[in-house]
Amino acid sequence: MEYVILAVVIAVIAVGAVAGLVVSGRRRKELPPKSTTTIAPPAPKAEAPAPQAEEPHVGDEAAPPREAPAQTVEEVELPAEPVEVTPEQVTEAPALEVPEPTAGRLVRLRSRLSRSQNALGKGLLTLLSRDRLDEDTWEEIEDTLLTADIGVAPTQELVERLRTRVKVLGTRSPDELRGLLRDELVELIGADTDRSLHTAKQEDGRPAVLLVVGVNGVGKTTTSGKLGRVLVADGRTVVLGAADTFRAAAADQLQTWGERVGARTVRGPEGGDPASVAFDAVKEAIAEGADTVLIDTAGRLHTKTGLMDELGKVKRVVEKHGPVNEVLLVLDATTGQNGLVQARVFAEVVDITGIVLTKLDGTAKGGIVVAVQRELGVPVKLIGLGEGADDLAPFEPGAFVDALIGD
Ligand SMILES: Nc1nc2c(ncn2[C@@H]2O[C@H](COP(=O)(O)OP(=O)(O)OP(=O)(O)O)[C@@H](O)[C@H]2O)c(=O)[nH]1
Repeated sequence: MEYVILAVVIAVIAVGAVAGLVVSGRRRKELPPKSTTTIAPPAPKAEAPAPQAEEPHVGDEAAPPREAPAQTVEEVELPAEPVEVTPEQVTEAPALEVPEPTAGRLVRLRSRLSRSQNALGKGLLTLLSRDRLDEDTWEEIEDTLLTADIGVAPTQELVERLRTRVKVLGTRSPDELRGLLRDELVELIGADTDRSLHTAKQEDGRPAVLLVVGVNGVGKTTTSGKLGRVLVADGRTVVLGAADTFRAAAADQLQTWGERVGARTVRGPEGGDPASVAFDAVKEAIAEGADTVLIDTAGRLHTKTGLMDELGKVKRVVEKHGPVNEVLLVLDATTGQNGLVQARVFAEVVDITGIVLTKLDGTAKGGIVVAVQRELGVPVKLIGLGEGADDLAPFEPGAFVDALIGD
């Protein structure tokens, strides 16, 4: 009997222990998985409803452990605040810029010029103010002019005329000397030369066509963009032609310039035929009734024949629509004599009607204005005086010389 009682007690204890184990196991399963993550980024909104997770069944394995290391609060990136976009914002075009008027730009920008140039003006005036204007002094005057890249023949002419006038005048007050020097420099640059740009619609209603040519890196695309602004400032409607298909970014650059002032850019595929882009630009400008079409060309100077082929073709193809009104050669003033060599090559390929001298803000060799005009027999029509959008000015000899020697 004692054995029976003992067996019953052992059985009751065993049943109790098994029941306790089962309950605690269930409780453990109900606890959330242990993790240090306290903030989780919200799941992105899915378009289709997420499939329903299946109810766990008794005996199912617990979820496998996460492989990604747990993140702390600092590591978890909070979702960005949602930005509300109104329908007006979506359709609103960027505000157009109003370029500065072109008249008087050179006067406004003269400090850029005198900053780098007035060594020339000051140097000359100091020399001319010496008590005795002997041979050595005149030689020094000549050297100063040559250093500014005016060129040998124009320098000799200028010195000769100055010598004669100083001799005739007799007295030499600083004001008189300054006046003489100003007159002679303006005369040398060409006070009466026609520097106007032909940008108005032609008599038959077709747009004026301007080709911008020059070696890569001289500031050709920038100049085309700035010139587009000059034309818009002068009240023209403008179409830009991105015929520099050689450098991929050039067309984007030009388009950005155009968009800022509301001028459309006609472009072609990268590496495409520049002549075909130029042709399309003129065609579209005619269709739109634009006043002016401005074509930025690629000017690779690998070989003269290559350049001749490319530019010659662009010009010929464009002329199927009618005559080209301006061919503007862009030259970098900081390259000095090298610019003259380029000018010579381009002049042999196309009939240049005007020169744009860029980067005059970064050189003391402003005399290149004189040299390049002499070389080509073509006037400087515009000068670049900085990287700003309106830092391209119509060239005026009087204001230019005043900036050189101070007034
Ligand atoms: N300081 C100064 N920089 C200028 C002037 N004009 C152009 N630049 C700069 O010259 C650099 C070259 O200009 P781009 O217009 O790209 O030259 P590009 O001749 O078109 O060159 P490609 O497109 O390669 O043919 C740019 O950094 C311009 O901002 C200027 O008058 N003054």
